[in-house]
Amino acid sequence: MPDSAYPAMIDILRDFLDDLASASLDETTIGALTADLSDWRGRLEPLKAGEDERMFGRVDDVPGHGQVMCPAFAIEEQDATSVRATVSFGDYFLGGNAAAHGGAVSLLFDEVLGIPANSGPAMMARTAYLHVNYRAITPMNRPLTVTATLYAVEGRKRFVRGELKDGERLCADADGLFLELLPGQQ
Ligand SMILES: CCCCCCCCCCCCCC(=O)SCCNC(=O)CCNC(=O)[C@H](O)C(C)(C)COP(=O)(O)OP(=O)(O)OC[C@H]1O[C@@H](n2cnc3c(N)ncnc32)[C@H](O)[C@@H]1OP(=O)(O)O
Repeated sequence: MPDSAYPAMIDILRDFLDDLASASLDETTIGALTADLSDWRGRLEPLKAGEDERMFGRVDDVPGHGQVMCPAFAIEEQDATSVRATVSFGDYFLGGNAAAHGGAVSLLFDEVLGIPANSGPAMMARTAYLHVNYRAITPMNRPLTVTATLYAVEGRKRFVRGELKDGERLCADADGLFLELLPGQQ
């Protein structure tokens, strides 16, 4: 796996999506971009691979595991039951009125709460529910702090809470139930 080149490519892809989302496009640029993207579709299509051979979202030690679906977060601190990370919502994740899209905030929580829910040697746990409260606008393009803590384990159930903060201001919080998968369960 070309692990040195892939993260840089994903960084550029993130920047590209932010630039695209924040641009006012003229017809010439749209035409050129469509041609370039069509060319890349043709080059990538023959490389289609099964889940296990893909890199997107499956590269360890890279913010967001090397995908662009969720805002990239950088883990600052982590132990067996908690994690604290820094995240910034680029223009690609704009909802409206200078606030991050609520779906992107939920996606971030699913990823970050999934970390303490999946720490340890037990079977992988999958989200059964994720309740998100939007307490205040989540601002764009500035470093925010996201935390998650595993606060209870009952059999296969792992309960995790999380917060997204802009300094001391609470933007959103979340409560998730993750269920440890049974052997053979997908
Ligand atoms: C790439 C490397 C990654 C490494 C780092 C990791 C970080 C990334 C992590 C990313 C993370 C991303 C994560 C994602 O995005 S995961 C993707 C989103 N989630 C799913 O697709 C899950 C779909 N659902 C299922 O597969 C099943 O429903 C599961 C497996 C969850 C449970 O079906 P199963 O048949 O196994 O269990 P059960 O139905 O017998 O229930 C068992 C118990 O649980 C209780 N219950 C069930 N549901 C609910 C509910 N909604 N509220 C309250 N309670 C609920 C139920 O009452 C019962 O309780 P009790 O009667 O026993 O007391």
